[in-house]
Parts: sequence; structure tokens; C-alpha cells
Amino acid sequence: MNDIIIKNISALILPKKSEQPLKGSEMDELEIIEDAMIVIKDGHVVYRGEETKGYEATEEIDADGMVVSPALVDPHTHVVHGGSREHEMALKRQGVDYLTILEQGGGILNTVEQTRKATHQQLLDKASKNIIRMIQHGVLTIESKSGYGLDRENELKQLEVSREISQKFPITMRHTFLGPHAIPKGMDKDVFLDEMIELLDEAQAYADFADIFCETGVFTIEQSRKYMKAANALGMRVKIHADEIDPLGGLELAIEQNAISADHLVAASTNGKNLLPDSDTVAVLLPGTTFYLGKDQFADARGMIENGGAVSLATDYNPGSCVTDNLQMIMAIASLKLKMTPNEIWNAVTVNAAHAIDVDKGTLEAGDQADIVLWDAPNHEYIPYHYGVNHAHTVIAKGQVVYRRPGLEPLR
Ligand SMILES: N=CN[C@@H](CCC(=O)O)C(=O)O
Ligand SMILES: [Zn+2]
Repeated sequence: MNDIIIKNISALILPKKSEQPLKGSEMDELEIIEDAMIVIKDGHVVYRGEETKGYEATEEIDADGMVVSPALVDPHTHVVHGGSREHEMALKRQGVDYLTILEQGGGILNTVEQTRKATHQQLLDKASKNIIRMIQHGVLTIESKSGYGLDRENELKQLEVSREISQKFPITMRHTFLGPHAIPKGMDKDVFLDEMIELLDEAQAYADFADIFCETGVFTIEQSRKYMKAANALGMRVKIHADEIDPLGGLELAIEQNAISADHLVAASTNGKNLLPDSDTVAVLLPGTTFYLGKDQFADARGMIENGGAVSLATDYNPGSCVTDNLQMIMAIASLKLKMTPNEIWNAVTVNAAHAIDVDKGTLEAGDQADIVLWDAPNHEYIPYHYGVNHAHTVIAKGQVVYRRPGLEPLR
């Protein structure tokens, strides 16, 4: 006997399973089956496709009028941290920019202070609230970075919390060591970078990837190259926060160092964008950050896709530059500001996001883990269109319903 049949699906969204991320025009291809069904057994998909007879299950879910898709993948978050930085909003309104706040000892360094003070349990409790919200918004695969410890004890504390989260919730996670995220107050940059390079060996027991913030006033291209080479030599795949604010050539460096992803890329050069299609690097765009920092220039998603590159989207949830854990909101900003098509957006938050963190997720083939979302939406274009709210109706993780949107019966 099967466990669940999801029947009467109005539109079943099926991103293509492929060894490589979807690139260029492939990103606009998305199979959509109307009047579909999914059969689940032992946490996996047994059948998905047109409605057919011959399957029985213990539970039936009626998805009439709903879109159903693989659960979303968020490939870039800073979900484990102490405190919050709402006071920075006033500074930003007065025109003080992101890098100036950091230079003055605030920004990331403020969160470092609060993260160092927090216990393992406090960090876990705080991050759990975000993770629950992400699940409720249809996200079941999440990448989580360290980077608010900036020393051995606190970086590893963050990574331990991150690993505990993946045990506590029915989600899939990838963990990233981001030791070189800022320079601790009063420390020499090169001395600190060497400390973080030394820590890589120990960090790889906790982390899947090594990441660095390459930016004006933070780490230079040369320093980033040194760190990425050291991580690669240990066999760790690398990521980079690249060309977020200034065009330093971070995308070119990512490709040179065979990074699994290059993230941000708002100011990426034409040369970097031209190199993207022939590389194995996924461009992880974070338009919620550009929006939240109040900037006018967004990453050139159209140029990257039309050039033949692979693009993904993420929230970049963090307490300073993008304070949302709602990936649906990012889908809306991607439509409005990155001018991505609905099909490109769906591929960017499923299969390409999975490639950006090396997980077999974001598709719904027979045999895949049943991580599925039923959306209260008439079609797949509706979700980026009706923005700022949660369209997730039912979330199924590993074949179990973990979230059902509560109703307001007395108001009906
Ligand atoms: N830009 C660098 N790191 C984060 C922000 C971290 C913070 O401001 O706390 C980002 O990806 O946007
Ligand atoms: Zn980030």
C-alpha cells in the first residue's frame, strides 16, 4: 500500500533533472502537467504524471485548484546568528551605506559581537524560528553559513548549531565555513586570513564548502585567491561573495578556482559574465539584498542567462543586508527587477539552486525524495505575481505532511 496520493493537481511543475545546472535558454524550459497526480511511498515519489487509475494509498490529498511543485531550495543563507540590527535602518535612511557601517565597526561586526555572546542553545533556538518560517514558506533544502564568529571557537559553534538544525528538522542542509567574512576589530587582515586558512582543516569536518567575502575594505582578489586555493587543496569546494558592491573581478576568480557558485554578482564584469557559460560555476543571485540595501542597480540576470550561464536565486537571509526568510518574495523581486521569466525563476529556486549546493533536490522524478509543496495558486506564474505573502498551502517533507496552512473557520 502507498502512503499518500495527491490527486486532482491543476498544474504539476516539473523542473528537469540533469547532471549539470540548466544553462541559458534551457532555464526557460519547464514541464507542466495539468490534471496530474503524485503517489508517495516510504518517503519517495512512486509515480508522478497524468491522473491515472490503479494506485491506492492510506491518505488522499485533493489538490484541486492548486499548483504542486518540488519543495524550494534556498542555496545562500546566514541563518545562524545572534541578535538583530534594526537600528541600522535609521542609519541607512540617513544615507550611511553598508560598507561604511562595517568600516565603523557595525554591520557584520555588530552581529559578530552578538553571536559570540550567544550560547549554542540560544543560537539554535533563534535559528529554529527562521527555519520553521522557511519550511512554512515551502523551502526544505537550505544552505547555512558561519561567518559571525571570526575565531575558532565561535565559527565552529555556528557550524555545530547549523548541523544540529539539520538533525532537528525534516530538511536537507549544506553547511559553509565563511571564516573570512569580515576582519575582527584591531586585527591585521593578512594575519587573520592566515588564521582562517589554518582553520579550514578543522572546519571541513563540519562544513561542505568554504566561502569568503571578496569586497572593497574586506578581502581583496589576491587574498581571496589564496584562501580558495588553500580550500581547494584540502578538497573543499569553494564559494565566494563576489562583486556585490564593487567590480573587483570576483566572478572571474570564482571561475578560475572552479567555485561551485559565485554569489551576489551585482557589479560583475562583462568579462566574468562571458566566462560563466563554459564554467561549472552557478551564479547565485540575491536580489532581495539589492532591494533591502536600497540600490538601483540589480544583477544582470538577463545578460547572464542570454549569454548561456546558469543562474540560481536565494534569500541571502541575514540580519543586515536582507532580512527575509521568504524565498517567494525573492521570486517576485527576480521577476520585477531581474526580469526573469516565471519558468527561469522556478528553475532557479529548484534544480539550479540544488546544483549550487551539490544536492540532488528540486525535481520530482520517480525515486526522488518526496519533498513537495501544494501552492494555493491557480498557476505557476501567480506566485511571483502576488508578492509578499505566503502561498504555500501544504508542505510535505520526506513523504510526511509537516505544514498545513491554518484556516480561519469563524471568518468564513
Ligand atoms: N555581504 C556579505 N555578507 C552578507 C551580509 C552579512 C551581514 O550584513 O550581516 C551578504 O551576503 O549580504
Ligand atoms: Zn551572504
